[in-house]
Amino acid sequence: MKIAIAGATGRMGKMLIESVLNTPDAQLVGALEHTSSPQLGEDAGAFLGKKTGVMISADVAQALAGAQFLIDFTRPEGTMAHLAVAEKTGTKMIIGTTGLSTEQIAGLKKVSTKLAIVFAPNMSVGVNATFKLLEIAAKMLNQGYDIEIIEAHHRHKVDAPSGTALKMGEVIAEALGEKLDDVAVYAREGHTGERKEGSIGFATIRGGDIVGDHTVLFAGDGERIEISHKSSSRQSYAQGSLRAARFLQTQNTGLYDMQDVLGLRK
Ligand SMILES: NC(=O)C1=CN([C@@H]2O[C@H](COP(=O)(O)OP(=O)(O)OC[C@H]3O[C@@H](n4cnc5c(N)ncnc54)[C@H](OP(=O)(O)O)[C@@H]3O)[C@@H](O)[C@H]2O)C=CC1
Ligand SMILES: O=C(O)C1=N[C@H](C(=O)O)C[C@H](O)C1
Repeated sequence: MKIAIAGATGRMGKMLIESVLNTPDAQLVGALEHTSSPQLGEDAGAFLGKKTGVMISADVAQALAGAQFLIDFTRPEGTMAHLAVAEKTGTKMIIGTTGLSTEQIAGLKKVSTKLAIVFAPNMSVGVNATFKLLEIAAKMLNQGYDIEIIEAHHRHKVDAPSGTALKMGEVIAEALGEKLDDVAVYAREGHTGERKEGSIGFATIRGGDIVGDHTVLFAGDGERIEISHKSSSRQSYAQGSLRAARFLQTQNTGLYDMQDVLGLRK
């Protein structure tokens, strides 16, 4: 698999480069950063003390010219700019970037009629298995349990709630026959009044180097159930992204997520 990485000097970008270099069926062929990155022109493996021969570049068309896949963990505006070029070069995309707007997601859907894309807020197998557990729990605890989603991430994260927390909310709302937009409560402050029955609350923690923790609390009378996932390394996201690339080898068009990649879709 000939792979280019966008956001090559970011937390995920570096983990992805290391994973690609350590994966026998993968080859690093491009490394992208934005035009003001001080690391443009450096070898993409320099942070590992390795020479890959792939230089960090801001020339998207050139970086994608020889790439079958672009793995993109950047920012929504970066992802959309890369998508426009990938559409032209026919480079399939694996997108982990979170915080995309409804319009930006509609843009992905449009391009996916011509290009195969995996887009998922969390590439880890564990989190995607947790989505299934939440679906079962929400159906079983559909009366008398208040649902709260608590997520914690490192101090550098720029979007909230996390894409994973929002997806957890969507999975639970759908299992309950609701739309997340109709039942979500994203903030509480001051005199909020009592908790609204049937709402799904979100709480966000930011601090230190927390890789990513998510807990869904089902709080009833006299008991609580908690379903938690905790990431201790970004490796699971990188390995999931490589599984997504392998999955895309046999897809020409379509918008997929990790449930498709892992065969978890019902
Ligand atoms: N789906 C999943 O499994 C996961 C998703 N994520 C998501 O991935 C994204 C990146 O996370 P993380 O690696 O921690 O973030 P970082 O900030 O460490 O990395 C982002 C990289 O993208 C670059 N970048 C920023 N803006 C642009 C732009 N407009 N165009 C091109 N490149 C740009 C940054 O450069 P610079 O630093 O110079 O600004 C940086 O190198 C986030 O949205 C995060 O939520 C993270 C982990 C797992
Ligand atoms: O920014 C991060 O770090 C992460 N972002 C993703 C999200 O928003 O859900 C996935 C993971 O939790 C790490």
